[in-house]
Amino acid sequence: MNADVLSLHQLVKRYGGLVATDHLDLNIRHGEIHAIIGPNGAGKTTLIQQISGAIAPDRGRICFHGQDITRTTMHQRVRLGLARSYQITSVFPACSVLDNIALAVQARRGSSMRFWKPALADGALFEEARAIGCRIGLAARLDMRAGHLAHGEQRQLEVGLALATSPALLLLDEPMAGMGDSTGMIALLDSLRNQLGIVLIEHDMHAVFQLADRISVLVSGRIIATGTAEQIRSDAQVRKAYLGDEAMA
Ligand SMILES: Nc1ncnc2c1ncn2[C@@H]1O[C@H](COP(=O)(O)OP(=O)(O)OP(=O)(O)O)[C@@H](O)[C@H]1O
Repeated sequence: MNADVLSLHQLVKRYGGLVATDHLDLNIRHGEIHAIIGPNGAGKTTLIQQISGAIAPDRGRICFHGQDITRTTMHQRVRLGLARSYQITSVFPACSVLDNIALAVQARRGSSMRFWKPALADGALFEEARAIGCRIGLAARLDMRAGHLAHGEQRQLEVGLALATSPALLLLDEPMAGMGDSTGMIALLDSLRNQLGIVLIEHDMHAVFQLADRISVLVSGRIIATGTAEQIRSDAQVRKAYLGDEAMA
């Protein structure tokens, strides 16, 4: 069996004269946490948008479980098991944590056009939603309105909504952004290791070095190095191009 859940082949994305993704090759293995780091404007968000299907590459191929998905829609990718958790808060603030997760589970089951009452009557739906709530560390908050959660807990809920789609690969764009204390999110992502692949874009180097099985360094749309935290820390080219000696200490 192919060990890669996702593989990118010679991906190119241009914005006018600017090459935001420059003939990029990348493989993500089953169950690994793979961080993509790089300076502002390196092309991290552009890359994750191409993987999720939000924007189309100009050239190259995206394969998921060996299947070419380059021209499939976002919706089809979610159905295949590719989930994205958004930087922008996407929860219904007036609904409880449990209801938010239950709606996401219901959407996965292909019954998103059914409305509240049938959903509320579905015990299995809520059982699964409850299990996800516990998995994301919000067992004590299930009945709380999502809008009343602390910022970090809302980010955990967003991951839970993505998990509700039963993904084989989860795309996370700065899940620690705006968090004073990222301990809860680090513990959550760590608990998902080996269960599903995670592509993590994150500026918090402490979190990246703690979590990532492998790290790819993106500079000007190109990956200049891929390796373990130790390999990246000691890579002379990476130090020169991006991290600087201080961040690597
Ligand atoms: N819609 C767009 N139109 C034109 N240029 C764009 C567009 N989106 C991104 N860019 C440019 O493409 C390059 C890569 O941007 P991108 O947002 O992917 O970088 P990033 O690594 O995610 O940056 P940051 O860490 O600041 O979020 C930048 O030079 C950016 O200005």
